[in-house]
Amino acid sequence: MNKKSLESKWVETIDDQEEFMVRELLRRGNDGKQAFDSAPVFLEIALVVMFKFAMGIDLRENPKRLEKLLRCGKAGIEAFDGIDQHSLIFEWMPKFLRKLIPISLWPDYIKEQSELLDEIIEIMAEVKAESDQVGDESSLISIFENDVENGKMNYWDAIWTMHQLVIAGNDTVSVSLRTFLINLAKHPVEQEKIRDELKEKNFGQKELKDCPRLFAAIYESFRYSPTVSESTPFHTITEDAIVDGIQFKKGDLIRSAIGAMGFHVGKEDPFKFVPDRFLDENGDFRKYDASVPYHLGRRDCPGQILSNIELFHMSKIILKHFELKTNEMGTFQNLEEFENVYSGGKFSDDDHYLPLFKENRVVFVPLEQ
Ligand code: HEM
Repeated sequence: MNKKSLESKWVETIDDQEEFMVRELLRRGNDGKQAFDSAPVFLEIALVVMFKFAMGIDLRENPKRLEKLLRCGKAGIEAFDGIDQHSLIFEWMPKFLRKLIPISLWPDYIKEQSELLDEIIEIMAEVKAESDQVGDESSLISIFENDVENGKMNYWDAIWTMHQLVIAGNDTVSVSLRTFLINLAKHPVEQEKIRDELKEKNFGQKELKDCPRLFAAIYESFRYSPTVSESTPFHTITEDAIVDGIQFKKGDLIRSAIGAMGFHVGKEDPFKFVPDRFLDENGDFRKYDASVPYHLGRRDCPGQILSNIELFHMSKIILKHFELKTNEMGTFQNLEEFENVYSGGKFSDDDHYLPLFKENRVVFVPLEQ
């Protein structure tokens, strides 16, 4: 299976969620009368899409399994975000030493991650038992199976890859989509401009380049309110270098402040949400070196292509069916409260390189179809 057909399979799997997404957003929002936090809806959809795409199974046919994967996936990302010295020492100690520590003293997150691994192993065994076609490449896992057969990867590589996809690929997407929709609700003129462009092709845009304004607004949302504000701390300088007068030595460990870099993108006021900064004079998407929501280098996000496509298509479905509003229904106390976005009080204003929205709820007002 080539890259292009994998991409179209990914799009197809996302588009299949349209009916569920619309129904669920109407239900949770009391048919557009109530604001609510939409991230849990998107988290479930992202997980269902990933398993359909990677394993060819529909998690909704097994609600218990779906609930377990959501719970363990959430615990995994929380453990990663909140990693402390004890967990790091535990992770990095040699295996023979770790074996001497009674399991009751292991960090709590290990339990959920073992549950998650067991579930993935079980699903893989079921998928393998059902697929008797040698050389079948209809899902990611069948490609992995073939690679294992051909000695390109081993069984545990395949299991851990699935584990990484669950941990790294769902929460990130659902939070990014929620943040994007909040930005659109706060900027109704920008929202309308995107919807107008999507309407021109009856919401049939297949690729990111078919609606650069939507893609630009997604990148502006990453910049203005980043989902991941820092790279992982596992990057090493490969040769001595001086950047802006600062000396870096080969072997130094570094970490990038992705959120802060975003405030050096474009000429417009960095504290304003301006999707146009990501469009060039021809209206095409414009890249910037300092805009790196997925970071860069050899350890950059391996899911970025899938993620951009997912955000694009899920936003398209939402903009087709709903108008996004903030306090229209009087749910928020006042606009000032809603506008008070930065960091939820965690950092002082001077340090607000991680602008987290204090209020995550949005009203999804259904549009006449
Ligand atoms: C909007 C969504 C996403 C954002 C903003 C995001 C961002 C990032 C960032 C900043 C990193 C750290 C890269 C570095 O330190 O160089 C990362 C790592 C990673 N991401 Fe994503 N990501 C997203 C979605 C996804 C998806 C959908 C997948 C899987 C399908 C995924 C899989 C991973 C994995 C496995 C890593 C670890 C890579 C490594 O350490 O070698 N991510 N992501």
